[in-house]
Amino acid sequence: MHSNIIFAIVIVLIGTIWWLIHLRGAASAKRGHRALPGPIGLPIIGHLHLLGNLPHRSLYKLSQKYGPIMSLRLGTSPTIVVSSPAAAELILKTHDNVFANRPEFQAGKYLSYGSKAMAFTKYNTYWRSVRKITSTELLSPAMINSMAWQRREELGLLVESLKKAVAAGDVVDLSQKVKHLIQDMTWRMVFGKSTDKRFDLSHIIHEAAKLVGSFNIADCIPFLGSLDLQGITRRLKVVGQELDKILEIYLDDHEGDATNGNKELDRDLLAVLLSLQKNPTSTHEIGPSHIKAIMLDIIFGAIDTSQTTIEWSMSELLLHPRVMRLVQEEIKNVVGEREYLEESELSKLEYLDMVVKETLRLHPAGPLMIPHESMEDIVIDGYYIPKKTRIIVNNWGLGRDPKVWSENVDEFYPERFIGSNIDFRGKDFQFLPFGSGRRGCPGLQLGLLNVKLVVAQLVHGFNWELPFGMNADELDMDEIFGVSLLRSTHLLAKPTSRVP
Ligand code: HEM
Repeated sequence: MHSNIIFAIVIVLIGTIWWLIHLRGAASAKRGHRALPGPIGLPIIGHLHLLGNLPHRSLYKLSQKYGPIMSLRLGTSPTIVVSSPAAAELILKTHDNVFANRPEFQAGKYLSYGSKAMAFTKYNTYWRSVRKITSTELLSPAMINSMAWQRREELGLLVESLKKAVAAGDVVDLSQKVKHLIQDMTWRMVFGKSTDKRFDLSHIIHEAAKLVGSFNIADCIPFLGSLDLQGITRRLKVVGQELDKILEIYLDDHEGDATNGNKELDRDLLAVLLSLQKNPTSTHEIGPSHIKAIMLDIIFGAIDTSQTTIEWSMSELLLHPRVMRLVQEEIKNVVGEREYLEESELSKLEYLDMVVKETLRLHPAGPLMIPHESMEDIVIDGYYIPKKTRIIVNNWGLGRDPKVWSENVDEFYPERFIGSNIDFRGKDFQFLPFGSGRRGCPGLQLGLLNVKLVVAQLVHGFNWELPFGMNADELDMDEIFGVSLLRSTHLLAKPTSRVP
């Protein structure tokens, strides 16, 4: 007990001295430059106590007081929070070359083989190689199109299970159904098969995603890192090892299949990565740990983001039957009485496109994107920003700005996109659901395809209503902050058959 008290006093003293030296944060003014606005922080923790359970909302409120470029300190990390389209453009376009780095996270260390996954890695030639492989070999339009039949088969299984629910008059757990669908589509794309009874990959990925999304003191106050006060680093190590065992099994399976001439697996992403290992096209060596890290990029990048966007779209459609009817009519006009949509028909569904935009405006899957980090000292707008400053772009806040979106900003109103040429690709800085610039999402095409395809098929094949006589104002729309912005409760709904 006695030694604990001495230890606590020492920690507080170190923190206070550190705080006095770096008073008002390391991102404060250098001689001759203006200090960035921001609240006064506390010793050691800086502004961590201001984040709360829903940091995107807390930071949005703070930015209304301190402005669109606000300085904070998260533990010992100088941090800048960006909350207006103009500020986002400065960071992600004008000075993208300076802010394209990522900070180091314990999760990257233990879940991505020493930050070898693209999302965690520094901005360097290795990142460039992986990015190139991803866009030209793994997620190229041709590759994505070649897997359309697999998505159709998985979607078919979901539709059949929903028909059974209709026949039995059951309420369905849409969150659960969508999660399984997106997982199965993703496993199949990456490993060549959607189910594997040898292990529960879904459970491990879920646990890993929870850890990546949780706030780890070690990432913000490194000198406390070795104490692992929350036990997160220990759990990261355990989950990292469990994941590695499974990925190794898939690697062995694929090596075996390749030598036995099994062509079935030729088309999955792991097979593509293994062939690149044998016939390297990039300047960087692609070894087993790189391959495993890239697979995790795809899995973590694809699953929660697509799943949550589909769930939020369906939640909003359930709350807005007028919009649901309009989407159904639009699909019927294009697809007619056929049961299934073709992926090629999605580009004709303009209203569905607006519904997905409106969903991502109000419920961006990455509410604070992934933090960026500055690679050199820079002066922007007269403000001095030192090297290694963390940058948080408040995507959620960008979608809530009444100056940009008008007074009905909180309303789900897809028609606001009529006649506007705002698109998903990160050229319009008021709307950045997939980020922008060098670090923008490489899975944009696949993510949008998954979301539109599933939402369109769900509303084309079925009518939906809230369960148990629930009124619209009783539907829980609360969020949980994590790697992605998830619904806090599962979405339950009752399907009935619909003859298109
Ligand atoms: C609705 C679906 C999706 C949304 C809303 C979304 C959103 C985002 C956002 C906001 C970022 C951060 C951008 C930044 O930091 O500037 C990101 C990065 C990333 N996404 Fe996605 N994403 C989606 C689907 C996907 C899919 C399907 C994949 C892969 C198959 C993927 C893989 C990645 C990767 C690897 C990164 C990190 C890129 C880098 O650091 O260079 N995402 N995504």
